[in-house]
Amino acid sequence: MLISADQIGHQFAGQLPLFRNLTFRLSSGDVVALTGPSGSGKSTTLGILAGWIRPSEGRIERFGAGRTLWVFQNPHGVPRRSSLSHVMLPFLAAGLSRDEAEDSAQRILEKFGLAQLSNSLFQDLSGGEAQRLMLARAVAASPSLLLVDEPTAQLDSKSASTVIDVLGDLGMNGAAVVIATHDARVRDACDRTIDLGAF
Ligand SMILES: Nc1ncnc2c1ncn2[C@@H]1O[C@H](COP(=O)(O)OP(=O)(O)OP(=O)(O)O)[C@@H](O)[C@H]1O
Repeated sequence: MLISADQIGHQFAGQLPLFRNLTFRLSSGDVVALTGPSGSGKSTTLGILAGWIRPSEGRIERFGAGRTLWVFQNPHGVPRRSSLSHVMLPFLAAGLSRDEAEDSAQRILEKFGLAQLSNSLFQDLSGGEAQRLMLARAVAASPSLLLVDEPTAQLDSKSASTVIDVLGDLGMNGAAVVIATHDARVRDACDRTIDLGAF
């Protein structure tokens, strides 16, 4: 187990409580949807999991010392760099040789349906491809906790489908993955759901 949250709740100063009595566990390889109406506290919960926000109630415990990565709504890449170089970078940073980094990156690009775009520049990718690349790069960095904020919010339905196709692969390097989303198709692609609307 990676994270255990027991009866957590949060209330910003001067506001009504957002949610209370939220209890869940996260383990390596879990891919979990975090759902709930706008304003129900999804981003706040990601902030709690990232350690940026201390819940005003309850207890959150972390086990192990892995890193946490956050993938934002808008894909941020380097315009004139190739897909391959984006995914190689975390492997190079981890000390792999160029050949090893390239092999590992190619494997992940394949998993994420981007193999044929490995030499394409980031600036030439579609919205869905760019978002998939951000997810692939995050997986390449082997986080123990991967937080994903609304991965389909900026995308048309076709691009969103290509992103949804890869969500199941996000846990492949052992990360626990939490995806804040309004999108029922994203929710259905995850192993389980934490619904803030129920609190
Ligand atoms: N730092 C803060 N101080 C005070 N209030 C805040 C702060 N951050 C968020 N809130 C409020 O807490 C509520 C929950 O916000 P949050 O962003 O967690 O919801 P959300 O479920 O992610 O919403 P959305 O789906 O619209 O992104 C909102 O009413 C928001 O205005």
